[in-house]
Amino acid sequence: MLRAVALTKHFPGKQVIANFSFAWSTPGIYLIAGPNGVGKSTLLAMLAGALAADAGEVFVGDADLRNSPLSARRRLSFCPADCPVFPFLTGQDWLGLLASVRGHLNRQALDQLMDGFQLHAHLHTRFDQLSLGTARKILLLGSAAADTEILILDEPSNGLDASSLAALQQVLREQARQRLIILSCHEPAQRRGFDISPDRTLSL
Ligand SMILES: Nc1ncnc2c1ncn2[C@@H]1O[C@H](COP(=O)(O)OP(=O)(O)OP(=O)(O)O)[C@@H](O)[C@H]1O
Repeated sequence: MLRAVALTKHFPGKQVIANFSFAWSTPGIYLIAGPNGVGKSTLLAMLAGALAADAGEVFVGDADLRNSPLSARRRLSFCPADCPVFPFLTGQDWLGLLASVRGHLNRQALDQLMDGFQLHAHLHTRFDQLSLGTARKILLLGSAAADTEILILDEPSNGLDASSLAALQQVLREQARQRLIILSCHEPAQRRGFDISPDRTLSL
């Protein structure tokens, strides 16, 4: 489904990811774990095609992210740890934009997370007027509801309250039967009430 081959990334004065290779061949939840600053976000951004590697390759199925970025990215959905959305958009605008780019969004995931995150009252508020946690929930909902075979979430539990963590946990567990889900966490997720029970943990 997804294959990283000898991925390497330097930032000025430091090597962050060195020769990382791994093949994800079955659906399930894969946790990328490790302390602050070890390179989890850097790795996930390279896997998603949001950050160029210095060397190495990422294949999404047969499509090479560098040479066939559109066909590769069509098959994956990525939610970064920050909130990179135009501040003047509302949640409704954002989900409409995603639906038009993706063709459609998964109705079941949309409904489950809209209720579980209690987002109905916030959909018509601009992103620059939302709390960070609510903005994150809208981005997570949009990413989880994209009907892609791969979902990559950077620190999805950050900033979420307990009932939202439980809702996200349930949706991800259900989706993981058919979907490859890669997520990062910098401390044991269970400690913060996000007991995602990954099928495999890769420690950086
Ligand atoms: N654009 C950048 N320019 C320079 N250095 C960077 C840049 N992005 C990340 N780094 C550095 O790369 C290293 C890895 O950062 P990264 O955000 O990938 O770590 P992380 O494991 O996700 O950390 P955290 O758990 O705190 O989110 C850090 O030392 C960070 O300072």
